[in-house]
Amino acid sequence: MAIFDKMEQHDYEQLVFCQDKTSGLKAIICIHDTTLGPALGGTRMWNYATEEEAIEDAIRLGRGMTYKNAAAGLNLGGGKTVIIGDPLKDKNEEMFRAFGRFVQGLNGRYITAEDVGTTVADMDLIREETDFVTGVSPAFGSSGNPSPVTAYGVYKGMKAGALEAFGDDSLEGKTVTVQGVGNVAYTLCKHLHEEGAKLIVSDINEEAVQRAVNDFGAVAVAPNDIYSQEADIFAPCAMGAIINDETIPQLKVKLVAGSANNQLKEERHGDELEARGIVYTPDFVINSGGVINVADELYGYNEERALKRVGTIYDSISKIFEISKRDGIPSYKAADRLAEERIERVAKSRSSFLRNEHNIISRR
Ligand SMILES: NC(=O)C1=CN([C@@H]2O[C@H](COP(=O)(O)OP(=O)(O)OC[C@H]3O[C@@H](n4cnc5c(N)ncnc54)[C@H](O)[C@@H]3O)[C@@H](O)[C@H]2O)C=CC1
Ligand SMILES: CC(C)CC(=O)C(=O)O
Repeated sequence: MAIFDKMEQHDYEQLVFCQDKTSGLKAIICIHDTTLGPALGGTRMWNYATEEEAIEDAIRLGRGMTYKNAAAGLNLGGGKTVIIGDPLKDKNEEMFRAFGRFVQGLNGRYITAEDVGTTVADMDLIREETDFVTGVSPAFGSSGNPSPVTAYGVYKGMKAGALEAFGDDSLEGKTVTVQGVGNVAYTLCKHLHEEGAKLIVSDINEEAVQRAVNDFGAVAVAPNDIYSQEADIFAPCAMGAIINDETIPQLKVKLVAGSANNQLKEERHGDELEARGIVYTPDFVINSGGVINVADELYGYNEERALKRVGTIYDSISKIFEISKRDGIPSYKAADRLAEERIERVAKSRSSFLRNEHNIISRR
C-alpha cells in the first residue's frame, strides 16, 4: 500500500503508528484535518483481517470526523484511532494506558473518545495517562457513554428524514429495519418503540437480538436478510459500506437513516439511492449527537446544553434537504458541501499573520 499516495488523495495531515509489545497494543491514529481545531474522534477496536484494512478504516473514519465536526458547527478537526484486536479477548489495562501515553504525546492535536469495541471503562484507563480524552465516567465531571445521545440524535434526524420521505415526521406505525442492535441502536429502538414504530432487527450477536425482541417486541431476521424486508425505513447501525451494489437493489424502503459511519461504500451509491427515490440522511450529520455531547466536556459538561444542541440535528437534516433541492444535488453531496464550505471559510479567516507566544513565526 502506498501510504503517502493515500494520504495525498484526501489531504491527510498525519498518521501515527503506535505499538507496545508488553500490552499487545497496535494502534493507528489518523489526524485528517485540524483547520477548525484539534482533531476529535473515537477509538475503534476491531479484529481487522489485515493491517491494510485497519489503515483503510482509520483514514476513512478520520476524514468522516472532519466532515462531522465541521457540519455540526464544532470548533474541532477530524481524526480517529483504530486498535487492532478482538475487543472481547485482547483488552488489558496496560494497552489503554500505553495508548493514552501516545495520545498525550500528540500534545492536544488529537482528542479521543469511544467507538465500536471501546467503553467508558477503557476511556477511564486512557485518562490515567492523558488529558486529551472525553467520554470518561461522569464521576470525573464528564459526559460518560455517548451512545444514548447519539441514538437520540439519530431518532431526531430520522424524523426529519421521514418528513422528507413521507410528508409527515411521525414514526408511528412505520416499520423500521435496524441492522446491528448494539449500544446506539438499542436506545434508538427504545425511542422508536415508544413512538409506536414496528421493528425488524438483525445482529451477528444473538444476545443483542434477543434483548431487542424481549424489550421492544422486535422481529428478528438473519443478518443477510435485513436489506430485503418489506419496510419503510432502513437504519444501518453496525459497520460501514453497507450501501453498495449488492444491497441497494434489495432495498424496499423509502428512507435510509441510521448511526453507522461511512454507510455509502462509494459516493456513487449515494447517487444510486437518489435515482431510486430513496431519501438518504447523510451519516455524519445524523450520527453527530455523540461527538456533540463529548465535545461539550471541553467547555465544562452541561447535559441540558448538550442535549439541546443534539436536538438541532432535526434542523440540520432538513437544511441538507433544502440545499440538495436548491442546488440540484443528492443529499450526501449537500452535506459534504456544508462541511467543506465552513472549513474553507475558517481557513481563509485564519490566513493572516499571527505571532505566537513562543516568538515563532506562525500563521495560526
Ligand atoms: N457509539 C456512538 O456514540 C457512535 C457510534 N457511531 C457508529 O454507529 C455504529 C454503531 O456503534 P455502536 O452502537 O457504538 O457499536 P456497537 O459495537 O455497540 O454495536 C454494533 C452492533 O453491530 C453488530 N454487527 C456487526 N456487524 C454486523 C452485521 N454484519 N450485521 C448485523 N449486526 C452487526 C455488532 O454485533 C454490534 O451489536 C458504528 O458504525 C459506529 O461507528 C457513530 C457515531 C457515534
Ligand atoms: C463516538 C463519538 C464520541 C465520536 C466518534 O468517533 C464518532 O462520532 O464516530
